[in-house]
Amino acid sequence: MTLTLSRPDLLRHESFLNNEWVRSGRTFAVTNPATGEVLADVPDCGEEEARAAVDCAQRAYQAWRRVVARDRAALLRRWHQRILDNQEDLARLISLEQGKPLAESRGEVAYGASYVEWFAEEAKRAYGDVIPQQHNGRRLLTVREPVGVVAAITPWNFPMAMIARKIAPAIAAGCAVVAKPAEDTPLTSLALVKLLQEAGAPAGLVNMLTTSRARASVLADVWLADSRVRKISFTGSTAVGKHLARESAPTLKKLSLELGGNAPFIVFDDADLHAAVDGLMVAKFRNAGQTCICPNRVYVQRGIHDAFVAALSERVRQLKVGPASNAASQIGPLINLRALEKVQEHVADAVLQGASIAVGGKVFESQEAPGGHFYAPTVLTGVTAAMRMSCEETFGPVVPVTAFDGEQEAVALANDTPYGLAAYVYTRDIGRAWELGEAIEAGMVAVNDGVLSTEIAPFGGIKESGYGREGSRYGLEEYMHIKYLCHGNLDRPRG
Ligand SMILES: NC(=O)C1=CN([C@@H]2O[C@H](COP(=O)(O)OP(=O)(O)OC[C@H]3O[C@@H](n4cnc5c(N)ncnc54)[C@H](OP(=O)(O)O)[C@@H]3O)[C@@H](O)[C@H]2O)C=CC1
Ligand SMILES: O=C(O)CCCC(=O)O
Repeated sequence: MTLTLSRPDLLRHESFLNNEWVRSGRTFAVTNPATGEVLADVPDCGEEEARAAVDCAQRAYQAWRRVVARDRAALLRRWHQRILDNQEDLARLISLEQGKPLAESRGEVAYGASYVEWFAEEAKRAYGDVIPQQHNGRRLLTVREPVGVVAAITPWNFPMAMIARKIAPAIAAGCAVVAKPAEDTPLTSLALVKLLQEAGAPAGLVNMLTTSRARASVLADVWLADSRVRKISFTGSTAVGKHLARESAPTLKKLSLELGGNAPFIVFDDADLHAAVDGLMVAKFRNAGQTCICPNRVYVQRGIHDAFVAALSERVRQLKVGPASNAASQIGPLINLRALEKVQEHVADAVLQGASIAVGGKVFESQEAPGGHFYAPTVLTGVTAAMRMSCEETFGPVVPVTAFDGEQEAVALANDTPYGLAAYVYTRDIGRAWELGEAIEAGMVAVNDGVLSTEIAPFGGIKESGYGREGSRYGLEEYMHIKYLCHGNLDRPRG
């Protein structure tokens, strides 16, 4: 199967500034991580483009903030329709530049589109309050206003969904956007803004600038220093998130930071073993393990441990690794060589410290895609808290299993991390389910379920996994502030 587009004009080679497609002197190559094939050369933007984007966004914002919610919603609905009309091309672009199997890319397009549809609806529901007065002659009320120009910086693991769930609420709220996709996956973002342009977005409302990794901070530093940029919405590593928080302090920007995770997946011996294995397979192997909510530490109660590992290993052995061009592939390549090396280092460190390999444990050599960065789906047992994979995000198709005895031990293990994004618990004991749901330090806890993500629920973390929420009714609030209006002297005689 060749991944060709029915609309070749969705594969862009330019950045998008003020509704125009712009080239720059410097470019960088975007490659297919399964094959190394160059897909496009795109501009390596820098300070000049970054500043121009804020100028355009600020102008657009001054007009857009006055557009009524019904009309902001209408633009999002038209964008949503264009995304659906071009969903197969978008899925192919995701698979080409990111590497995930086509079925997963189709799922990501549907998932990303669901945020656009959701915020088209929420745009009309940014209610204020009337506060009951304590003195006659005064009326106190609140209105919600857009924060202003938003800088959106997104990672490579979900090239469509991450852009959609930042840009859609910003537009819904009345903000304008300057955005930077990851070096590895700018093409889907460019296709998305092409569709937004076709949907009738005014000039400057959304500006999408591509950069290489080497120049990411050159661009971002301009946005950080510019007081007209009132908010940064970032998804990516905790290290970069902390940098953005530090550097935006002088202009006190509002921040949404969706950062790294180290999700525990806890299975008690009263759990439905097969449901737990199903849940783990879905949660762990999505995007080859390159998801911030992928279980990174699997704790299994001793009574069920061996049966669980046996059932899990059987399923993991059957996973088909390969490029997205093969419709049977379930596990694609890792995004780049750095990512592959990190997984290799984590597994080597665990084995050196005494972990055992039940399945996999090595690089996968694909006959179909010899240049790809594939890693064999892996199960490790005997993993301890001292190993690197227990402390850092592995971001690969590796399941590290640790046995535990009691409930308190499970909670202590789960919370033994500076991160706090997602957690999963499998048990049939309803009291225990409530107890753990409350005791685990995470922004999201799934009980007897491996799927957390949906546009209708708040996605986000606590501790060093960041702050702010995406999706749901809370997701719109991130792009607005509350203004309090006080009207006094209403009872004085007029005239
Ligand atoms: N929460 C999540 O969903 C994600 C977590 N991660 C975690 O982070 C690890 C490293 O991945 P990596 O891709 O390096 O993540 P980064 O945090 O480096 O990248 C995320 C985004 O930030 C940009 N960026 C990088 N440096 C800066 C900077 N100084 N100022 C502003 N923006 C910047 C990147 O651009 P560019 O691509 O051009 O460098 C990209 O657009 C992963 O292994 C994983 O553990 C990674 C991705 C997503
Ligand atoms: O931060 C990530 O890894 C992407 C979010 C995935 C999701 O929305 O489920």
